[in-house]
Amino acid sequence: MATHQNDGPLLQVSHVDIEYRTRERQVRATHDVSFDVWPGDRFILLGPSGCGKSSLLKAAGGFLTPHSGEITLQGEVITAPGPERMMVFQEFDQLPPWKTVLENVMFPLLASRKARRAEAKETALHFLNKVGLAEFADVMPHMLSGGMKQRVAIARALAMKPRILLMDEPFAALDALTRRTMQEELLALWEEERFTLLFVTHSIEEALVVGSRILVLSPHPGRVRAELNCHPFTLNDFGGEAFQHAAQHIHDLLFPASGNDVSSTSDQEPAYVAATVHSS
Ligand SMILES: Nc1ncnc2c1ncn2[C@@H]1O[C@H](COP(=O)(O)OP(=O)(O)OP(=O)(O)O)[C@@H](O)[C@H]1O
Repeated sequence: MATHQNDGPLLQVSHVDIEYRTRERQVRATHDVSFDVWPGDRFILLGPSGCGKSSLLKAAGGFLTPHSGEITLQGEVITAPGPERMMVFQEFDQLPPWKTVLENVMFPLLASRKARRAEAKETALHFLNKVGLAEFADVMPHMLSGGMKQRVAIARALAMKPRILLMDEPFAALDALTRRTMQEELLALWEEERFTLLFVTHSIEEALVVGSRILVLSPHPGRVRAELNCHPFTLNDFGGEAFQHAAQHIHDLLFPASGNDVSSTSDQEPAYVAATVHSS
């Protein structure tokens, strides 16, 4: 998969304010948010509910335009959705129910004219195989479990070989066990395909397991509180001392009122992260 196409950041988010205006009110979702996503990053947007994570992802997807600031992909300002930025959502109903699993995965390839039918089928089967669902190619979506539907959505997105994969809490609606399995599978896929990932979650544990870099956002409106380079933890690290320490550190960044001074990157900073803490 194409990841190392140039030397600079792949996605640049620069001083982005996102606002929603309705007739009655105006909501500022994010304020002055900047970050860079580099090729091959597993970049996490982490923050409490309402801090604007999904809004940032939608703006990166081209589904909404920032009120100020800009988002570029390899230097080009994003103004509309495009096949080089595929999205996977939390909802299980993101697959058209009248198409089989195979047709669902083939659909964007055909609609974008990226491939003709035979090639689209081959690519779709390849990625269905990667997510362990080749046997279910002819099944209708309503016959799948939630986890299987999310696997199809991931196969569909990866089949397009996007320059960046955008995931909005894709595992949040799954039970805890399935969620862990899916996190593990996503990491295994990343090892094979080395795609660039922008992933939204409000789970500290999920951010630590899935991410290579984590952007910690403050509560509404979302501002950048810190950016962390993470030592890759695996699911086996859950409960371990280093994992707990990392989770606590991020918790204290998210909720500074719990008694921690986050404005200094002190000697006690865990060895697994290089934190840039932003005062805001
Ligand atoms: N279409 C909309 N119209 C008006 N306000 C909106 C709209 N979408 C989001 N908002 C507001 O923008 C703010 C940020 O919402 P957003 O969904 O981006 O946050 P989030 O961090 O993804 O939250 P969650 O984790 O709960 O999904 C919230 O205050 C929300 O109410």
